[in-house]
Amino acid sequence: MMTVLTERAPAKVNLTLRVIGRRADGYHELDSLVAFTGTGDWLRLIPGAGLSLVVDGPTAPQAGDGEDNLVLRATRALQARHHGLKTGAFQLTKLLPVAAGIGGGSSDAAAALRLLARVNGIAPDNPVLQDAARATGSDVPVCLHPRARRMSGAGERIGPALDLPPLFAVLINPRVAVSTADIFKTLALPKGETISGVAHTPVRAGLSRGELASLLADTGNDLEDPALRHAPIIAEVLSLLRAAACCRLARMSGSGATVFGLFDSREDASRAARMMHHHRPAWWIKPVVLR
Ligand SMILES: C[C@@](CO)(OP(=O)(O)O)[C@H](O)COP(=O)(O)OP(=O)(O)OC[C@H]1O[C@@H](n2ccc(N)nc2=O)[C@H](O)[C@@H]1O
Ligand SMILES: Nc1ncnc2c1ncn2[C@@H]1O[C@H](COP(=O)(O)OP(=O)(O)O)[C@@H](O)[C@H]1O
Repeated sequence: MMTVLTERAPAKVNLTLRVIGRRADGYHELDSLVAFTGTGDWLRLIPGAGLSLVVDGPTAPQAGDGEDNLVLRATRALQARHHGLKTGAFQLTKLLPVAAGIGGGSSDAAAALRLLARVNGIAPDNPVLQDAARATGSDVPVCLHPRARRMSGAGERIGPALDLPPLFAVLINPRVAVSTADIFKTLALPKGETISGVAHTPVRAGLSRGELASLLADTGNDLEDPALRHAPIIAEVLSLLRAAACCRLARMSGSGATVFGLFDSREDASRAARMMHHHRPAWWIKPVVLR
């Protein structure tokens, strides 16, 4: 009988994102509170001889199915670190918008590492997985065990799972791709520079809903301004969300262009999503719970 293993690759949201500085190697030092949604891509693996990838789903053309796909890059990174890695045939169903600030590709890569770990009997906390994740991309380590956490360094330092109170949100992507590299470049920070006075996000486990709300109100996304210059439509998404009934906060995730709005209840979020969909039927709009 054929075995098919499945993993969901959930969208990531940067609830906050401070840029602390730029390292000598050109990567930026970040401090970010990251959470995950119940919406995402699906990755299946049929263990067997060889390694292959097919990609289907509405955003498959933008993701591509070649060696550059992060599923195969993560597999190659693990192969280089685990002798005789058993692989097989991957099937990716791509539902998330691509180049969207919600780490779809990174989450696909992390899902591939989880599937390969299951097939090869690699324990989920084996450091080889974090190592392969780091080698694949800055956002892959935090996606490996997708729970709300603080992320720092260039993305390689991951804090413990935070058990945040669930946040009711709407994610909106205006279907404009934004290149992460371009947004970091626009910051024009010299290599080796530390930005003075950037306070670290006061994140800890067991935050109450009120403490979390004031933390989020006080700490924004430092990539929002440069992203707005590349994709002015982000301003329209932010202002439409801010004008929606019961929206408590609207902010961009990652390097954009996806924006999230926070609401008090699942019902308020669903109502806002329906309203936004009515006004902008071409946009990608999802009511989600962030954890
Ligand atoms: C900005 C963030 C925030 O979570 O999310 P997204 O917008 O991608 O979702 C991530 O740091 C993105 O991570 P990821 O998309 O994996 O980035 P990588 O492939 O490693 O790098 C893409 C480009 O961004 C730059 N980059 C990335 C991360 C970082 N801390 N500093 C950087 O300067 C790199 O120089 C590279 O040119
Ligand atoms: N599985 C994948 N899904 C999405 N993009 C991928 C994938 N593999 C490689 N890529 C490439 O990675 C880039 C970043 O994609 P993505 O992870 O969607 O960005 P973001 O983190 O900004 O949401 C894209 O431009 C795309 O060409």
